[in-house]
Amino acid sequence: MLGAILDLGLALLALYLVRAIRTYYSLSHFGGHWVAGWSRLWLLRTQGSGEMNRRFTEVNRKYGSTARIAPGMLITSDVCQSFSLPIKSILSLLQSDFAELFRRMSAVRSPFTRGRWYAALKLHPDRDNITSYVDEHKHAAIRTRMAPGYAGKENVHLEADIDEQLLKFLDLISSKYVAQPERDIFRTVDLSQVTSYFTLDVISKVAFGQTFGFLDHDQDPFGYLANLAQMLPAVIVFGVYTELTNIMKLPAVKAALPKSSDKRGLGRVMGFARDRVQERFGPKAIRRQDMLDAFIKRGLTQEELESETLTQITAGSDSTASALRMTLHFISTSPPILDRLLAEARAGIEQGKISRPIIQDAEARQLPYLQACIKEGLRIYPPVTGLMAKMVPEGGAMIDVDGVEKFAPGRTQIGWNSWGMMHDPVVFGADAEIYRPERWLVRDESEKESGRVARMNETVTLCFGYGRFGCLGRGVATMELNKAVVETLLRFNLQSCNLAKPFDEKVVGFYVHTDMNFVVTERSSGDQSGLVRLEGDKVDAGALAGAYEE
Ligand code: HEM
Repeated sequence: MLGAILDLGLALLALYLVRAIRTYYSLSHFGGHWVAGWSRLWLLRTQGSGEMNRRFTEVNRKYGSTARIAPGMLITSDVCQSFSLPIKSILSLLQSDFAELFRRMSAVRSPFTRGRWYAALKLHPDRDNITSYVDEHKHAAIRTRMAPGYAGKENVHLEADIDEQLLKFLDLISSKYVAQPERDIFRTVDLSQVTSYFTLDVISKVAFGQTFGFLDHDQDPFGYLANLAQMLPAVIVFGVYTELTNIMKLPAVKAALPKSSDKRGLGRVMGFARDRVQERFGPKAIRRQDMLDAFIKRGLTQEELESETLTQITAGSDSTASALRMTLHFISTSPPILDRLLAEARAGIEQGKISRPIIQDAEARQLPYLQACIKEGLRIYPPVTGLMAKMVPEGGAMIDVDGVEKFAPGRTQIGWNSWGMMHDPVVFGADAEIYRPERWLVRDESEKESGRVARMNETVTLCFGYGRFGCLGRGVATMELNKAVVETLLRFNLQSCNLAKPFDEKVVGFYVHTDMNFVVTERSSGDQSGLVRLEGDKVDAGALAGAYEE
């Protein structure tokens, strides 16, 4: 008996070793840390390090623009190098095999599909959502039905809803956080918190027609953010060992998961979503021309709506909040940049080109320096750093790694290194590590110069993903940024409390920022900043494209 068990054990071990060796050699021609070829522990350590963005970037710089990070898994920071070569660039449009890898994998007719990695984005044991479907057909079907809801046309209250929440945000700062040292009133505001409150209230208003009330209470009324922080270890582990998401189906685990009947945390938000969805059905159904209404018109069931609106909240709040807080941080800690932005905005107000009390989205898109500041914020801190891994089709694919063609076998997952991509000196210049909005302004009318800026524009929009997987909320996010950045800085002076360590940070696919404390004072009308007039307001603003084209 013991002998039989031993034989079985040895056979299984041999099988495991043969598989491990085969998997190792299938990708051994790609560079990478040697441990990553044998075990996912290297990836777990990297994802759990709190600085996955920087570590992945080191890997791509050391081992090549596409390198190995786990058995059967690569990561790419390959940018549109082909863009600088006109002939190759034309070919890339005609034949997707020439396009840089991230675009090639996400393109509409690409044979690449979503990888198993996406299953980690499931928020419910039995129910998938638009971000977690690995099945291409199911994903395409739900995306087709949801895209119109995100488009400007069907969302008639969108801009007014954002304006309303922005006014509340500004009011909260002015009523509660303005310091008045001359009256011995010393206060600080934690930007990491209030920016999250703003985007959470925007998204709930836009999604359901009702806010959660973060700004009203100046706190996390459901304990949602605190609950998300508790879930971070699970987010890290599931992101590596995706198959573990199946344990959510076990009765004991299922019972411990957030439920819509919970009084606090993610469950409470689920309950809020369920209640708002329920209000749209039945004899006394509430009617409002908004996202929820557009989804209902496209036939989403009550169950689908509950799950998709919850996804909207997780996908749309933290990403935009981090873009907002980081852009505010970089501008307010760089006086020449702040001055130039204020000069542009004040000139616009004087000339009647900027509505008061809140700038309109269309007006903001015409301000070249504001657009440059926003794009530079998205570039220097791309809000999504998760792998978003796509899968090589059966039969495999040739991958260009810095000019050398390498074969990736079918079912290899290829993750995305957004940080490495957005910090690429070939595309963004030798000072790519520095926040410098001026890089986005066209210096002269030469073809070379327009090519330089076009290449940067093409690359920064990838922060929102691309093609059939691209972000549906891009229009909402850019509208929030277009308004909130300039309106906050026009009203308030922000001074970081600790320039040596302005905030704490953990990067886990998104950013967990804490202790981002600023002293806020009212910007008086006699304030000297912004007196430098901006030359050349005829520059093409090159605003970030919204999602309205979808
Ligand atoms: C600066 C803010 C934002 C950034 C950088 C961003 C980025 C992204 C990225 C990288 C993806 C995934 C791409 C892929 O899978 O390859 C995505 C998907 C998505 N985003 Fe955003 N996002 C932002 C804001 C928003 C907002 C405000 C909403 C909701 C109003 C939203 C809704 C979605 C949805 C629904 C998807 C899934 C699309 C699909 O699976 O087809 N996002 N976003």
